[in-house]
Amino acid sequence: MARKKIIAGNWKMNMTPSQAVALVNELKPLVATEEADVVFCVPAIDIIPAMEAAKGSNIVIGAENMYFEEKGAYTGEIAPEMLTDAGVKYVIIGHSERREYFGESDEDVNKKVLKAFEHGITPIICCGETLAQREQGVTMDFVRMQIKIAFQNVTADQAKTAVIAYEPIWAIGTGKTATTEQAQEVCAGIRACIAEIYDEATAEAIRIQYGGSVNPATAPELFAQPDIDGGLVGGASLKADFGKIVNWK
Ligand SMILES: O=C[C@H](O)COP(=O)(O)O
Repeated sequence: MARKKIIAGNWKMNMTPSQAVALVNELKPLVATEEADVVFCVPAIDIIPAMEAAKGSNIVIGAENMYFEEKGAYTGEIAPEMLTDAGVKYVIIGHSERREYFGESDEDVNKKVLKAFEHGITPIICCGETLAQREQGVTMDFVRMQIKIAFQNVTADQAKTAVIAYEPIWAIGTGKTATTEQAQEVCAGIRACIAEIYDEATAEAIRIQYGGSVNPATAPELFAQPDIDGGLVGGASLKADFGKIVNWK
């Protein structure tokens, strides 16, 4: 069975609430498609206005982060129920920027993934190597470790619905897209890792995105690869380019 593509924008720390509404209104007609699920992962304060603006379109609003506790004294954090109550269906977990700047560990990522599933939110689970790791030839070892820890205690039925985003850190925001071969190779390796943890059916069902300087020129070849089921797009998701990426064919 063919997997439906999923193309998600990650706005990162950009767009005020009023800018968010304007951007959703601008992109709405450009991202209309039935070929792919289109998700805008936006800053927490933009979720509700972006969702209002997206009404009647195919855009699904997601979050960029979530905490793994239910509620309580965790100043500045966002609880899973805050997201579900607002209608959020997807949440990015373990982006390399969260890992690097906010000290998120693989164990934190696993706790967040479990919590997201508990609340019926689909996690977009990020993984990816540094330039040093690629040069040392340990890319797949490193990514496999990230995946194996992220999926601890996740059931096969849950895993089937998850999204994994492979984002080589050296390609994020640098304008340096991984080559199609590099991206396909790691995404295939991730699928093989899921097959080892679970089974072939789970590996066939799970959707794996590539992220890292995706743009309208690189998207068509990347998305044509057998193991790349879409993209997680940063910079280019903040402009009309996103419409071209979503309609890559
Ligand atoms: O989550 C998105 C990635 O970090 C990619 O960002 P970028 O497209 O700006 O390189």
